[in-house]
Amino acid sequence: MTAIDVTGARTPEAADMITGARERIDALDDRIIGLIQERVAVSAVIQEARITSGGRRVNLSREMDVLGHYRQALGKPGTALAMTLLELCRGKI
Ligand SMILES: O=C(O)C(=O)C[C@]1(C(=O)O)C=C[C@@H](O)C=C1
Repeated sequence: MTAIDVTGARTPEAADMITGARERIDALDDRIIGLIQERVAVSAVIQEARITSGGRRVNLSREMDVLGHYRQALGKPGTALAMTLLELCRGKI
């Protein structure tokens, strides 16, 4: 397949531009995934400390703050993103 086929562009110039931008997106996605893995690890430390102290894994009032933070920054889809992040960090509830 040519670059034009793979990108869906109709000119070589547009295909080159899209190929370069996709490389940047792939690099950004790698960084985002790394940050998510870091968030999962930090969240696990918090949950472990709370459970060891006799508390519960989940803290709903804090989760409301996290959801509000993402919604404020990203709008309604931000809430869905935050819910997915919370599920990654503490499992399904
Ligand atoms: O901040 C906490 O108390 C956490 O446990 C972290 C975290 C999170 O990943 O943001 C995870 C589980 C809790 O229900 C609330 C928030």
